[in-house]
Amino acid sequence: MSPPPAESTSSSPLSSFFGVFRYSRRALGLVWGTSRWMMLGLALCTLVAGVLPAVAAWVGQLIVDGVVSAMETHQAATDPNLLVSITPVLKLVGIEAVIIAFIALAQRGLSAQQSLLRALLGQKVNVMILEKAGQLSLSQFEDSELYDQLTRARREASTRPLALVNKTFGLLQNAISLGSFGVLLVQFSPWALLILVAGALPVFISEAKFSGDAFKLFRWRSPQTRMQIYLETVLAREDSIKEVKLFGLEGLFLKRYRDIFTQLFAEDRRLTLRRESWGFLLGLLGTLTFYAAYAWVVIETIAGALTLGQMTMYLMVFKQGQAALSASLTAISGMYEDNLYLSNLYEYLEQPVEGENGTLTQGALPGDGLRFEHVSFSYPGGGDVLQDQALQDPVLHDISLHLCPGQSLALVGENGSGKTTLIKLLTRLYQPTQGRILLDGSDLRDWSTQALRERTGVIFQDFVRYQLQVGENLGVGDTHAFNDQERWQSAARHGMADEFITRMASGYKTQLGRWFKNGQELSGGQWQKIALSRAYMRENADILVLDEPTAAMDAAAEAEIFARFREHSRDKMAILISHRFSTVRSADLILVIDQGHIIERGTHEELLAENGRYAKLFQLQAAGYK
Ligand SMILES: Nc1ncnc2c1ncn2[C@@H]1O[C@H](COP(=O)(O)OP(=O)(O)OP(=O)(O)O)[C@@H](O)[C@H]1O
Repeated sequence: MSPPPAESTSSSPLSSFFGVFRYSRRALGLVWGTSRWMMLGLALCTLVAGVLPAVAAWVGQLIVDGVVSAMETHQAATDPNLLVSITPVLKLVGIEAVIIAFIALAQRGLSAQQSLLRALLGQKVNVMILEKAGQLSLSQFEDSELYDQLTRARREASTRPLALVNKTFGLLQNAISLGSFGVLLVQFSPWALLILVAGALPVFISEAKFSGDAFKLFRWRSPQTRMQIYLETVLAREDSIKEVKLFGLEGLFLKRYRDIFTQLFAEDRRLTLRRESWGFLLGLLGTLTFYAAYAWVVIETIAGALTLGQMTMYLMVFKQGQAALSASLTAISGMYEDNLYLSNLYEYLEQPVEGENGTLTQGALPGDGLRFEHVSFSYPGGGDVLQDQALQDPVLHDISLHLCPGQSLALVGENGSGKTTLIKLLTRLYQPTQGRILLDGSDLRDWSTQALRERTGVIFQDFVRYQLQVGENLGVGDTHAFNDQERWQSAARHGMADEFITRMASGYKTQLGRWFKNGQELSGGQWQKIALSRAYMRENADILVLDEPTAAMDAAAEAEIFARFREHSRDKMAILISHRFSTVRSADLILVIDQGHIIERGTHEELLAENGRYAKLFQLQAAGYK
């Protein structure tokens, strides 16, 4: 488990306690931005529900005193008329009934608006979280700290802003009630007010402490929670269940899932028990003060200092006042807890994003093609990816190459030699740690991201199998033509997917995958054809990159695919990564990469003549086919 965050220990407990409320204003702003009418409605209902209970208590006093005096006059009268005696009291009873009805109306109004706001706000915060996810760089995504933050934000923070606002309003409502009760109580004695406050304070302090502890626990344990989510995914998703079953992993993974729960539950239980036992003990203090005040009021009444009506009122005011006070204090500590959770949401939302510096849509030397100049690269070593931090060992060393339009380049090398990393640099998913990459004579960093993306069509080996319709699976290749059926068909013809798609029951409208009704699963090779066709959706792309595009295809399909690829990329720059020499051999330039270094370069014939690594690997593979 990682240590507690530094900020919680660096400042005084009091200032960190109040500092944490800085998110309340933002939560209010968020709700205001979601629906100002409902927020105003909440405020109105809160006000009504806050003031009316004290008014009801006051009317209650008038009723009791009215009854007592009506009884006296009724008994003393020589010609008693019941109707005359009871009319004033009945009027008061009627008024109290109306007040109670209004309180009920205000409370219903509160709960209706809260539940509508909860839905709207949950959606809004989730959209904010997902929008931010879209702005993060790939390296930020691969940072486990940030991923933890994202997981925590998604799990909790969508309900927290409303909880915070509800508590703020609840606090306001209780504060209004308390103020009005206070006005009544002070007439009895200012000491009574003091007793009320002193009784509730200890519970509040313990609540605040324990909610802070609960948050720290929530924060430290997010890696374990994430592991649990991951195990749930592996155990209950169709794309992994096949392997889980064949390897008999259910028991192993379930045990790990249970163990994590047992560990987390032990911590939860400890905290809950401590929280509730302290809450009970300190709550007793409050009860004691209440009964002391009760006795005091009774004594004063018996001594004749208070009327019966006043006694009833003070007892009610005491009881409700104490409830309102402890509710206010619990709301404050709850707000503290909500603020802590919201701090996590805003920490995530305020993650700096790598600025878009480039604006170029055309290079300084159009037609110059692609150049790598002494490019080296190391993956970031974890921690905050945008700040100075340790780098891992270099994955690419001093890479230089030049690829002109109309040329094809093949990258060959062992697993882990750095081929895919080179493509990630070329597509600016990462920036070189040394050297530079030029497109048409201008540094990639100076290019506008949009222009760059439009010029590149890339299919990575771990392409995504979207649980969408076939056509949409192609359409994602060019969002401008996402629903363009003609473009789907033309791309599918290039990628050789057209034939099997038209044989499907609903053609291009067939749902793929198993997540949704009538979804149809494809074979590995068919999926690859879909991915390949996706790359062909980018009609304007003049840099085409295929990272092991045909590994799952049969030999005939592969040969056909490359014939078409060569045709399609005749005046473009084509980059190909493949472990199959039959695919690689026709490239204009072949680079052999070993542990991040280019160790050989040339055409197929030149490399064979060199009789180096390439020649050896080629002969090895050729021997396998004999
Ligand atoms: N996101 C990452 N963070 C840190 N290291 C990485 C990351 N991706 C890859 N690596 C490391 O970089 C090295 C090169 O990986 P790369 O994926 O570029 O290899 P490759 O040549 O494409 O391999 P393969 O033929 O297996 O696809 C490997 O040692 C790998 O462990």
